[in-house]
Amino acid sequence: MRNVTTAEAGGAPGAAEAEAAAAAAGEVRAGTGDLVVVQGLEKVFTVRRRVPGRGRLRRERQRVRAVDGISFRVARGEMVGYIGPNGAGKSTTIKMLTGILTPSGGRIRVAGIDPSRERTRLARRMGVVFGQRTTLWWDLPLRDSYALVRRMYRVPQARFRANLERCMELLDLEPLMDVPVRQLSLGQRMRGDIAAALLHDPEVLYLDEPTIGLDVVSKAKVRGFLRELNTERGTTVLLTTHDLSDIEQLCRRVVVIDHGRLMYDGTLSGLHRRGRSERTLVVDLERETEPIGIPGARTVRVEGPRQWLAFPAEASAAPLVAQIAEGYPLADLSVREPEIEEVIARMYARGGRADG
Ligand SMILES: Nc1ncnc2c1ncn2[C@@H]1O[C@H](COP(=O)(O)OP(=O)(O)OP(=O)(O)O)[C@@H](O)[C@H]1O
Repeated sequence: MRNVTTAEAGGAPGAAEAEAAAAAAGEVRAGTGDLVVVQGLEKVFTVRRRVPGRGRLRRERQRVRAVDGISFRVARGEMVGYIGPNGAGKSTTIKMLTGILTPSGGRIRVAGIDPSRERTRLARRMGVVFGQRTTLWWDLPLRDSYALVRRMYRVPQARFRANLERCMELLDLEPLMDVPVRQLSLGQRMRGDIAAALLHDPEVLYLDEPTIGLDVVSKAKVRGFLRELNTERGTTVLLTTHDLSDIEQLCRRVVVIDHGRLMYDGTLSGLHRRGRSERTLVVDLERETEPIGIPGARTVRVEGPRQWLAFPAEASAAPLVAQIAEGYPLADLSVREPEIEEVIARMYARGGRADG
């Protein structure tokens, strides 16, 4: 089913994009090399399913190829988005990178360490945050959770204090330090979890859906913090997300997988070009008008004073917004990213050609 050419497979523009993305992160890559190396990675789960047969249900063993021969490298200091539809194999990859799961095949090295063989040694050099569940202690206030983390990782007191203060300030945790984790909102807990993953100064941080379910303010805070962490401290970040605006705001490079296989490795705009995907401007006008007509976008829906305009996803929204503001009674406006599923479906529809 590997019918979509990827930059990794050497498609002309894709390869150029991957190179451009690498060049963008260039200074670190050139000097210090790759921190994460994944080669031909595989994970096969055996599951027992009930299937109908001879008038009754019987159990049958089935093999699920969750990760099916994936290769990529992440340079020190890079921030890479690892995306794909539901069930694509993202979480399974992250679990293998952290050593929680052992690969069925292929090879992983993180800072030269094989994660499944030397999980404890690697733990000191990496941090991980799973958006769907917390690594904090449910009944403890954040302050006590962090004290436990310090002891577990044997973080020197001065370093611990400096890191905690920085996280408290940038993630706005000060007012939450004495609140038990169970009483925190999802956004507060996520910020608390991110801080916990960073108290021991990891070189690489894995984030599995760090903005899932967060409100706009929490999302902005988390994104701002990750950007700062990456640019100021040079921490390498690999994040999975369903939200393409996370990628747009944080990552120069995106790796796309589907059905356990790598489909694309390059820039986000290259991905959009490849799939000819579109973003949508949702425009609220002060009153109903005729459909908005501006070059570079087409009106796809009108409902009273609200109109939807589609435009090429790799184009900038700014000139379109300026034109609308000038010619129409604009009240409010937002930009909607395409769904990951939609972008990938379009790549399939285009038959895997690398001339996007
Ligand atoms: N422990 C397990 N046992 C059996 N099958 C599993 C297990 N974990 C994952 N799978 C299967 O492996 C495939 C990949 O799952 P995975 O959770 O890695 O996908 P994902 O890309 O993270 O999806 P989502 O975005 O929905 O979290 C799915 O078909 C899933 O059902």
